Amino acid sequence: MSTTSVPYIFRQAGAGRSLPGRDKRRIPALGCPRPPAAIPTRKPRENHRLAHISSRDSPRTVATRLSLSQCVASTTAAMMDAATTTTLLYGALLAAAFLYVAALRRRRGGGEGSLPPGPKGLPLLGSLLSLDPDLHTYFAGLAARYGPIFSIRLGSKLGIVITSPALAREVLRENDLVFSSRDIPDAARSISYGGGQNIVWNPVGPTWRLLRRVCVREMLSPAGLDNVHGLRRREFRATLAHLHAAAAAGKAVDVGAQLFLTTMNVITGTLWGGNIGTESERTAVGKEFRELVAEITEMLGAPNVSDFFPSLTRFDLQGIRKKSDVLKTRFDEIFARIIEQRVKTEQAGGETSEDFLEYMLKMEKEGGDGKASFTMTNVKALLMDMVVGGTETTSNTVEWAMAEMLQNRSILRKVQEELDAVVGVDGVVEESHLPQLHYLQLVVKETLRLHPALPLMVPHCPSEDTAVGGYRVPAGSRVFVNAWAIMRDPEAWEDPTKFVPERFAASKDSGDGRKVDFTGSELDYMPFGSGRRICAGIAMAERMTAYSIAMLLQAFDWELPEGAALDLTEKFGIVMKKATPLVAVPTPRLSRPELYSA
Ligand code: HEM
Repeated sequence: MSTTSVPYIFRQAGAGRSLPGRDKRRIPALGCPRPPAAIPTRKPRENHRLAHISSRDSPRTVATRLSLSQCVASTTAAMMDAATTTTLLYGALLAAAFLYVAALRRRRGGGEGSLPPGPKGLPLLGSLLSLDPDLHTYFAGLAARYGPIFSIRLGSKLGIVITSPALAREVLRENDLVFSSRDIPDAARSISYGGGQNIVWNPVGPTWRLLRRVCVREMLSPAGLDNVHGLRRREFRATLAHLHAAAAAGKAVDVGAQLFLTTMNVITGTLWGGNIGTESERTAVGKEFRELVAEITEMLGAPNVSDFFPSLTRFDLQGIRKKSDVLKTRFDEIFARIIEQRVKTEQAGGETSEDFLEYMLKMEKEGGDGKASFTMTNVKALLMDMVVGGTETTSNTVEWAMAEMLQNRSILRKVQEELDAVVGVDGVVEESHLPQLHYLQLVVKETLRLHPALPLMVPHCPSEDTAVGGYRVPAGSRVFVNAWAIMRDPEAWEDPTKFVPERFAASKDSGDGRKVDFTGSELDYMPFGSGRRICAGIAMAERMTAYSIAMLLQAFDWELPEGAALDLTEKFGIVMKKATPLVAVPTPRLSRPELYSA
């Protein structure tokens, strides 16, 4: 992914520019200014006197409306005596002036219900030119300057950035429904079959509910995952054999790339079983998907003029839409081929597997659930969601965990000691061992705290003007919750930048013994988000990451190649990566070579 990427695109908001003013009250821990304690925020539609002037009215519209009211006032006045007329006229003029100024202040972000503070930026371009490609750290820096809620204009889009658990709660929990929409980048619109067909980019509504329910219940729930436990076992054993061969040859392994392939094979296997031809064909599809997913996330991260200036979308000045259409078509062809093969097998009376594709095809025949339709485009869009949403997220998390443990050897040894105690070295770790691997679970939690796969989550978009932290967040703005910064907030976390799995231990021997889960109920720990748009694949992610790390560490010792240095630099993207891939050399540690056979 390009380091110059600006991953999220800002929605054109009806509001005007933010005030340059800064609140100097700082949150000691983050060094961030606090928002004003309680600036009374008035929503336009709640204000009867201003009810006919919306914050989105242009000054010209306001003026037109005001001259109309003046006209009414003067007509009425003509029927009265001169004194009353003069008084009324002055009154009307005063009211008109008040309303006009109020409307302008709303648009410019002044006074009550003002926009959050933020960098002023240049006319037209806003802060586009000063944008840092590492958006999560750039936003954290701006939060330290402007406060835990700030606004930033990029082109004609308005972004609102949230950097505190309390304000994240207001957005994701208290105003969950209002903030549950998405603003779709142009590239995502192409890749998601128009935006209204899949889970990630669909607004909350009957279709989104149906799609999410279908995926979570049939594929991503613990029960759905149990059904395909054998498939994961097979894929993990294949990876084990592959790593063993690399170890025998003394070769270094690209940990992230290998785990991407494993995850991809598990996900595609769960989606459409092993029914797409030979093992080598399946591996080829996995390889092709890896390239496609990488290109798609790059595309989603590319700064796109069409997103900053939606009126220019049709010109596709950088050709990003064209490229994403090509990628979408390549995916679509693969999906179409797999579906066609399945339908043919079915028609020929052949045996079909009970996998997710089969379930979706049945659903497609039925046409939906009565509230929303379910079409072949939905089938493909869901396949895309699972493939793109579930692969890099999971494999990058495993790569970060391994990198952190290679940096902190005592933690790595502790995980191996636990594995030795629970599994030993005379057998291979199974998924069924995971509930007993308590320390390993802490490692997963700590990895997701320090390296959340989606540092700014998938941005949310309010459907109406809403007050957050005493400020007005306009409908249609693009709201980023900086989960990365929140999970490093020194007010919530001791030594926040240190990798300390013990901080989550039930006993308080070391760390602070914080019990957190992945449900997003505590807003200072939300690697999967919170509220109704929380990740749909948590159960799968949890199993896959823990199982992967367990396999890598039970079966092998790991060393960096001779002379190599560990680099933990992050590379921001819609999915955060390590700037340099983790390459390490495995050495077998199981008691017998046969244990590594697939
Ligand atoms: C370690 C791995 C993963 C992490 C850290 C992660 C994190 C996230 C986050 C932060 C969001 C956005 C939440 C929001 O916008 O409020 C999300 C959304 C989503 N994730 Fe994951 N995810 C992971 C793995 C997976 C997997 C394995 C799947 C499925 C196979 C998946 C499917 C989805 C879907 C479909 C959404 C969109 C939900 C919606 O918009 O309603 N994710 N994920």
